Amino acid sequence: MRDLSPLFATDSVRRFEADAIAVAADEAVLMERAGQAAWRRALELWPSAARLLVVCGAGGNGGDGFVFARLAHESGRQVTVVEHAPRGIHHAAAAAARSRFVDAGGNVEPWRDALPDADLVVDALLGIGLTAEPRNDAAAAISAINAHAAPVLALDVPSGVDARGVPGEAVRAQATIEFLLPKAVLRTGRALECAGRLSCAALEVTGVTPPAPNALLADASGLSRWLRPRRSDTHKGEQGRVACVGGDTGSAGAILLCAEAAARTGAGLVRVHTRDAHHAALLARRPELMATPECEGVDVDWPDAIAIGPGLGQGNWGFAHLHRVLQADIACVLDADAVTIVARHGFTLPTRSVLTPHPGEAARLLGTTTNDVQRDRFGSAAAIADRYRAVVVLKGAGTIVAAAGRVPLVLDAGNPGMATGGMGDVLAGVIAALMGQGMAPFDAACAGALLHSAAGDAAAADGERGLLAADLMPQLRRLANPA
Ligand SMILES: NC(=O)C1=CN([C@@H]2O[C@H](COP(=O)(O)OP(=O)(O)OC[C@H]3O[C@@H](n4cnc5c(N)ncnc54)[C@H](O)[C@@H]3O)[C@@H](O)[C@H]2O)[C@@H](O)CC1
Ligand SMILES: Nc1ncnc2c1ncn2[C@@H]1O[C@H](COP(=O)(O)OP(=O)(O)O)[C@@H](O)[C@H]1O
Ligand SMILES: [K+]
Repeated sequence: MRDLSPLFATDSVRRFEADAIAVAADEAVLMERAGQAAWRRALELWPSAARLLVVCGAGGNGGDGFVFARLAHESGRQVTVVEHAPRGIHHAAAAAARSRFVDAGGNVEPWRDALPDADLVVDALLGIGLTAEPRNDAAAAISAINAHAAPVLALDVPSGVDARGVPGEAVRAQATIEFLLPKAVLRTGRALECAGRLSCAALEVTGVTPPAPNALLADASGLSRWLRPRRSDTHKGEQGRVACVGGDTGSAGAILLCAEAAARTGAGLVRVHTRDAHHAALLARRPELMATPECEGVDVDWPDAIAIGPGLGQGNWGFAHLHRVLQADIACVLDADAVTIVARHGFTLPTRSVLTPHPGEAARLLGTTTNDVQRDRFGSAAAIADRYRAVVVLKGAGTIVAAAGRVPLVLDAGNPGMATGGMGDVLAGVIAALMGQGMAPFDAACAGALLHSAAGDAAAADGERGLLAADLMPQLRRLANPA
């Protein structure tokens, strides 16, 4: 894979499709190619599936399913189409594809609350035409697909995913074959889980200019675009003085993880501002760190970048530290409790700020619910960036990095093993270290989020369950120095 690959919003795919139909091929030809590509994919992934069940809806997606069904039938497989079209098929090319299947001797049964046995289910119920939560009858068909014992191949999108995400019931597929262009919405949040293994068939469209990307997908191979070897004559003063602020009573570990991650990501000097009672434990684990006595407060003239928030708490101690930091014009990463305090008090942020909310914190920043955030992760990240004039890292599966005027980045890295306490604290330290080394906030957020997730993937080689935030440290060091 290229280090950053373009992704598209559903609207852009629609426009591209219209251009392709106008210039290169008619709708029926594209539908035929889509069905063919899906059939090839099924053969690749499930070559021995003999009994195929294709669930077709009333639109273009159902049409792709009918083409698939005809090809499977012609190959000698046992094929059943269950048609879910309460008001009949209203799409001309799909109706033609249905007729060709029936003319070839294919079997179409109407949807009746249950699905027959099969070795593979093909989900051709709803494609990018969905604009709201699937209606009751469609939701029932989706539930039946999910209850089926066979693996599911989804055509274009898992049914139930719309342009923003997953509004309600959605198919959970083992694999999805997209058509024309890869879609951003399938790379994040619940849609990512629903899509399974993704592949994209370009449908041989030539002579049509693709639209500008709406997002860029990054995997670990992208790290070298941001992380270059150090100059041989450098010294520690050039590699960033990073202050890590947090760790109120009972939360010492959070700021230790943050500070250690900053050091492992190459910060020249790391100073910790935490409760005095934590200093001994901190220095016993990492003698390279410095700890400032509480009575001195945060010296905002010292650091090149600050990470504030891990274990900060939301009491007077944390509030006072945050208030002081926000007075200074300094590059800062605001995480955890700092995010919540900012949301509660509506503080204006310094010009070089990175907010790293998880979906719950993002909901606080927007005054909405976690469900609303997850329902539209790209929209939510953009809205936070806009409202707080900051770079935003919206965490969770398919982490998104967004900033006003920038094409958002979405990560193809990270794993469910990272859903454990302390992982976010590490991320805050990583991003602050990169800002300390001179990266602009958006670049530091992109590179830092990618480095963190890639380190999580490397550390999860020994298993996702039981992965600890501290397990990322050696991986951070290795991956921060790409060949
Ligand atoms: N137009 C083209 O050139 C191509 C289209 N293709 C396929 O066509 C699909 C798009 O086709 P359509 O625009 O017809 O849309 P879809 O097939 O995605 O969906 C439209 C159908 O969904 C139903 N629907 C919409 N909202 C609903 C809701 N909330 N609850 C229940 N049912 C709902 C509509 O009544 C309609 O029957 C793509 O995803 C792709 O699979 C491919 O064949 C590639 C080429
Ligand atoms: N299922 C997942 N897939 C990928 N990354 C995940 C997943 N769950 C959590 N993560 C990552 O782990 C980190 C967790 O951060 P956060 O929720 O702030 O944890 P904490 O506050 O405990 O440190 C984030 O970077 C997030 O993107
Ligand atoms: K589908």
